[in-house]
Amino acid sequence: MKGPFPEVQGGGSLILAWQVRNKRVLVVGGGEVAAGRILNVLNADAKVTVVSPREGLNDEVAYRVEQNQVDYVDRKFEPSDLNGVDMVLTAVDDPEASTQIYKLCKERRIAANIADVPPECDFYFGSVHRDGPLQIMVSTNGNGPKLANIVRRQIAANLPKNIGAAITKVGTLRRKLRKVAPTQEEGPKRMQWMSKVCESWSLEELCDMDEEDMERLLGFYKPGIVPAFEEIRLGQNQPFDGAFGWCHDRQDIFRNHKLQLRYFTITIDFESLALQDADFNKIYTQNKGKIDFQDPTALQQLTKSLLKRDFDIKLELPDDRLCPPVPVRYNYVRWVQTLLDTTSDSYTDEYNPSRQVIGIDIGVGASCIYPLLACSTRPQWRIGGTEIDPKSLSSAKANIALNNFQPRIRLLQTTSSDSLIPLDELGIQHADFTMCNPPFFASKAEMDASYAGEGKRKKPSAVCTGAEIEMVCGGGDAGFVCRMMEESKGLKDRVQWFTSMLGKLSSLGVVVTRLKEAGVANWAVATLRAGNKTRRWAVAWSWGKMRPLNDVARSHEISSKELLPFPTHFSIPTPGKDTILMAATVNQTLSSLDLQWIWKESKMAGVALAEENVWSRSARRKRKKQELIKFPSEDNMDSDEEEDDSPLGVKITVLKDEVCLRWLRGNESVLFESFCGMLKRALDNSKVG
Ligand SMILES: C[C@@]1(CC(=O)O)c2cc3[nH]c(cc4nc(cc5[nH]c(cc(n2)[C@H]1CCC(=O)O)[C@@](C)(CC(=O)O)[C@@H]5CCC(=O)O)C(CC(=O)O)=C4CCC(=O)O)c(CCC(=O)O)c3CC(=O)O
Ligand SMILES: NC(=O)C1=CN([C@@H]2O[C@H](COP(=O)(O)OP(=O)(O)OC[C@H]3O[C@@H](n4cnc5c(N)ncnc54)[C@H](O)[C@@H]3O)[C@@H](O)[C@H]2O)C=CC1
Repeated sequence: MKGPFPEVQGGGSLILAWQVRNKRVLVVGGGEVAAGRILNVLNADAKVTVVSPREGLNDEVAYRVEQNQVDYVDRKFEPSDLNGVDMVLTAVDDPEASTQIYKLCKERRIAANIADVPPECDFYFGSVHRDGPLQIMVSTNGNGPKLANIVRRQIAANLPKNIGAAITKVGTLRRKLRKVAPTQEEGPKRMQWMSKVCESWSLEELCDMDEEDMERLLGFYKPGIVPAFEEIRLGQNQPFDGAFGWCHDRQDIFRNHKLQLRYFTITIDFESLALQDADFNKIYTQNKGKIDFQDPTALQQLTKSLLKRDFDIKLELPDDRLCPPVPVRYNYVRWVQTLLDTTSDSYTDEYNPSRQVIGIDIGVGASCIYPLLACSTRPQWRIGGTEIDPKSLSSAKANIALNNFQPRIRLLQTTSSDSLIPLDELGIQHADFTMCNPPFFASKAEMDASYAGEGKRKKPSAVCTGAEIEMVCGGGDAGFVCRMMEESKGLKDRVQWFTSMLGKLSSLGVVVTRLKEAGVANWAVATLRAGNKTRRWAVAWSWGKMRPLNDVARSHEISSKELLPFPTHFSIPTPGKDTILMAATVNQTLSSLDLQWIWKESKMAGVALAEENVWSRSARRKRKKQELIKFPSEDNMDSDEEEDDSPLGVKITVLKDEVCLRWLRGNESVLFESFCGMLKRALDNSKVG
């Protein structure tokens, strides 16, 4: 039998980290070598006795004696020196004495290192690099001590500078975790979570972690989540306080939504998955290190293993129901998450872990994959789901129970004639989003043709196990989403974002056209990668005023301008102009207008909230006139300001050579454009002084 076990190599030595704290170590000799030994064992908190005639002590050893760091006996070695000793290190220039000491140690079974006689050593020293709690030892097993020294220095030179500090922080976190989860039974979960933290956070992030970060991070242990460092650090609950997630450079502004997008960038490494997951390994090795995407069992195992490893989700599926491809599903969930993160009342454009979010999944399917992914990655999220197929519904319920999500995911059996978004039946007053994986095909014939590869150059790369009820609906995915859109008109104030996945780019065209016809001014489109070749699309629309980050609303991969919503980002180049002057101009310009303006000098950024166009010439004239006619009564002012209905909200960030405008809220692109134009003129005209 040839198992996957390591070969025995032999001829080495056992490298250990010997705990000699408070043990008694006898060092015989007081020369240069002894000095090194003494430092080694003192660094390990041992109690040290040195025996050597005083005239033989070198400066370092004499210093340790003088400082009382060691107990000292001023004479040559005597056998009684071995009483009560746990370890002996000799470094004398007297081979006879060395051998005598060695023999006595053997008799008394005391571990000994005889510096000048390797065959008489129970253990060798090695060349050691030390950085805080980190120790790296190099041994050449007596062959080349100087080379050990050279190798050690080379290793040390290549280590990250902050590795020792990072390890110290991880040590603190681990001890805290043991308090949060002290029991033996929790061992596997504890270890898995800890490993995930170390793998997903960079060394810099680990070093940066302070006590408060640790406490927040530990808050994610229970649901078994490891959020990105930024989410822990920046995602604090920031009510509207003028903070707005300030950022210092352009990169920061656009970086946020890329957090944790593992599957966007990284293709699945089957090799390492096989090493981490025994069940997957079985299938993987059976098929000689390949995945047979035409084999439903293999596909199902891949899905289960990925969910287990990356999300700690357990899944059971009937053989005759759709097996969800994890990456594209997660990408969709992730997109919805960034959509919400960048359209929250706090204007931070960041994930806020304490924000309570309620979502609805229309047609959860047998796997219940979206609610499971959403809840496992966002501890404060709750989902209501619908399903018309009883078999899928009961399987979905089983998966919810399997993952202990009963309190956070509630399902409702619906029929094809019910409304698609039954808020009342689900007991939901207001939902932050809906999501949906609609049946992709208009008819069984279309589905069969597609899976036979008709009209495409290649057959689909993976087998489809979906049942007809999951895959087909009149009008296909576009028809289904248009139905949702019609329903959404009656739910304008009760749902912030309506979203759906789409199987074909052409469907996206149909849906966006319908949205525009219906007067939707706030929508978003995304391309979802579903493996190397396959792509899916996602669409979202809102009747509300919060506008998502530009890159979240406008996929780079969609070239047709017709499909893209109006940009929420506008950049005014100010090449070579003084940044301080630009900031002052921005602040002056906005302060002079009749709008709410919050400026943070230290961040070189501000937020403007306007009730209407107050910057055009006609607007200024109108205002002058009103001021002449009457002063608004106090009552009047109140009712005006109470209304949280600003037609325009813009965040302005002054950077080097550029001023960035981020459209935060409002549904009139003309207004945003006009605002941008006004500021651009002000900046172009600004002069020193
Ligand atoms: C077997 C071992 C037993 C033990 O001491 O535990 C041993 C034995 C001997 N070393 C000798 C000589 C030298 N030792 C060094 C340096 C170190 N020696 C160390 C360990 C070991 N030395 C153990 C094996 C470790 C391994 O193989 O990896 C280091 C790694 C750790 C430490 O001592 O703390 C430390 C580097 C510390 C650092 O870099 O941090 C240098 C270089 C220098 O001083 O700059 C020289 C001169 C050049 C040369 O000979 O290579 C001689 C005399 C030979 C003679 O008389 O000719 C003997 C006896 C013999 O070989 O017979
Ligand atoms: N393992 C290693 O890494 C190396 C080992 N060596 C070997 O280690 C030995 C010591 O080397 P160094 O420290 O450079 O020599 P050294 O000459 O500087 O020191 C010898 C020390 O031993 C003491 N001493 C001698 N006889 C003693 C006895 N019977 N009882 C107590 N103390 C006694 C002396 O007072 C002196 O302090 C040498 O034999 C040398 O060959 C040398 C270099 C490296």
